[in-house]
Amino acid sequence: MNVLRRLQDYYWEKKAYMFASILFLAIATALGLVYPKLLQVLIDDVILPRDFEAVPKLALAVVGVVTLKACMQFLHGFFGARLGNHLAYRLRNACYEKLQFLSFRYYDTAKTGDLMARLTGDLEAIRLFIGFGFAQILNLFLMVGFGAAMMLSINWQLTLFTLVTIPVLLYVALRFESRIHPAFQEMRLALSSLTTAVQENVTGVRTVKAFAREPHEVNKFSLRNDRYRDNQLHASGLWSRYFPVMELLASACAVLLIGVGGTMVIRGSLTIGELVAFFSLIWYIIGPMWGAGFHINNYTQSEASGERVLQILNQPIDVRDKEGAIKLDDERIRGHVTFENVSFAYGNQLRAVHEINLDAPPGKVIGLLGGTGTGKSTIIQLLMRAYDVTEGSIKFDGMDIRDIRVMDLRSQIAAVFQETFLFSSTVKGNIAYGMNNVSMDDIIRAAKLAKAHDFIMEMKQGYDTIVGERGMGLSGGQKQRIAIARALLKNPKILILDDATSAVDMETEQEIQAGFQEVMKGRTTFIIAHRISSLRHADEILVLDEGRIVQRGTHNELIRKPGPYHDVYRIQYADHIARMENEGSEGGAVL
Ligand SMILES: Nc1ncnc2c1ncn2[C@@H]1O[C@H](COP(=O)(O)OP(=O)(O)OP(=O)(O)O)[C@@H](O)[C@H]1O
Repeated sequence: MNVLRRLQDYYWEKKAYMFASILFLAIATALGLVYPKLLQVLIDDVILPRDFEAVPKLALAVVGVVTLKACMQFLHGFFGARLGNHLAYRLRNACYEKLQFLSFRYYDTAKTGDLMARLTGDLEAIRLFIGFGFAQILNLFLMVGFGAAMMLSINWQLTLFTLVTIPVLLYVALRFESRIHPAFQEMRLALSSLTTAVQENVTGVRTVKAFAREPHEVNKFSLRNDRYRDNQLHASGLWSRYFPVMELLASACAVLLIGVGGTMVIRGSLTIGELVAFFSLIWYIIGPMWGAGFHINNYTQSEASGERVLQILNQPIDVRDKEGAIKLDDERIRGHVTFENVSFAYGNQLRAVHEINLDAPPGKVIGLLGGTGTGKSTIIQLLMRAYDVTEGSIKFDGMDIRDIRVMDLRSQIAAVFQETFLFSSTVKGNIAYGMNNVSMDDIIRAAKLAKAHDFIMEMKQGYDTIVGERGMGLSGGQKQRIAIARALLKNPKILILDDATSAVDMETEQEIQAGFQEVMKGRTTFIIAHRISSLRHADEILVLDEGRIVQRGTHNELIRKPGPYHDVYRIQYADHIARMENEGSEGGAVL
């Protein structure tokens, strides 16, 4: 019960529910013992002596016991459900909250399907076990204990005889558990791989269709479906063998009991009523043995589920506030960013960036250019404290960003990435994502600056149009413009555009950039782009290669020097340069 003890914090405040649920179940179990006693009285004191006057009293007693037992069972269910739901509710919240604060490093390797399974299937297994399974296991002991005590009060020899059968039944139950447990685990894995196939198929439906790979997807799914079906058949095969075997064994016990007990009745050492009472009592022993396999299986499953949920809850957060972290004062911050000899490596890999130095005072626009994988996004991620630098330091208004509260730092930054994420909500809701008290005028102003207003107004329901999951139904450029409007509405001190205008045409890009200049006056902007046209107005352009800054300067300075920037410029502006050269003018200076 180790994991369940470690989960104690999440249900212990409602321990009263747990005790109430166990208590009422125990009372219901104890009341069940009254039936055999009533049967004994009915046979020995009513039917055999033919004293039928006692029948109404006995009938009333039966009705009373049945009603009381039903009430106790209801109360057991009521409190068990409350306890289980309280635990599941708290764990769900705790896990979700934890997932919000886990660092980027965790999400580098996390699997969506697996996380979903932990928050649903595993939590459900824990809920059922804490709510009911735990009380049921205790009840097994109570049933055997109460039953044996009651049997002893009737006849001790026959009781010993009955108890001898317990090891046989227990052996079969445990053997069953040892086989059904891996079968269940296998089934869970098969189900998880099945749901992953569905999830990936829906997410990547465009790629599937573009490559006409529907048959491949159908085949992949049906292979996984076959595996799931086979697992289910195997598990149900085990179940269907288990019950008949247990019933056969239990019946053999009953037959032996009738033989031995019947002989005792004939010899006069046992009354018929006592034998009948005894006979119905043996289910108090056999029943728990039948259920033992099932409950042990339930228990081991909930232990495994608890472990998986605890893995999330105990996951260390590597980027977190240090003790006494600085709280930023919105009024006083300016947004001056400096990188001092910053180097960083993801995990144990080679360094992604080496000795980066840059100074971005408020109002400055820094452009980052370089081939793929040269470390541009990494620089931005480090500034947002998605990861902490390995060497050197990044300063924000002179303070090391590791000394500032993470939330405060990030609330000063607005980033737009190449891959835009839109929530399945209205356009308005997506622009004002997570912000309260935002006026419609502000939303429209941001959308206009991002050159999104016109196409939004062309949609039937304008700003109230619901965009599909991940922004389905909008073009790449439209999604990017909504994301830019979202960033501008945040009114950040630092704006980051990580290839954020790659999907819009050059003309729109220029209009959007003009909008930035208006909004970002006195604030700092970082622009990552592959197109020189996106960067040429930057105050300083840093050219990266293999994680190092290999060139820096303004556009006009860089096009005059031989080097990677010039090379890119020649490729992107080949026509223009040729025209200029024909006209005898100096190519780059004009741009
Ligand atoms: N989360 C990560 N885990 C491990 N390595 C990473 C991770 N992200 C990036 N890298 C590696 O770090 C290096 C720099 O990547 P980065 O994303 O910064 O490049 P980039 O210049 O932004 O490229 P692109 O223009 O293609 O977006 C690459 O070698 C990349 O493989």
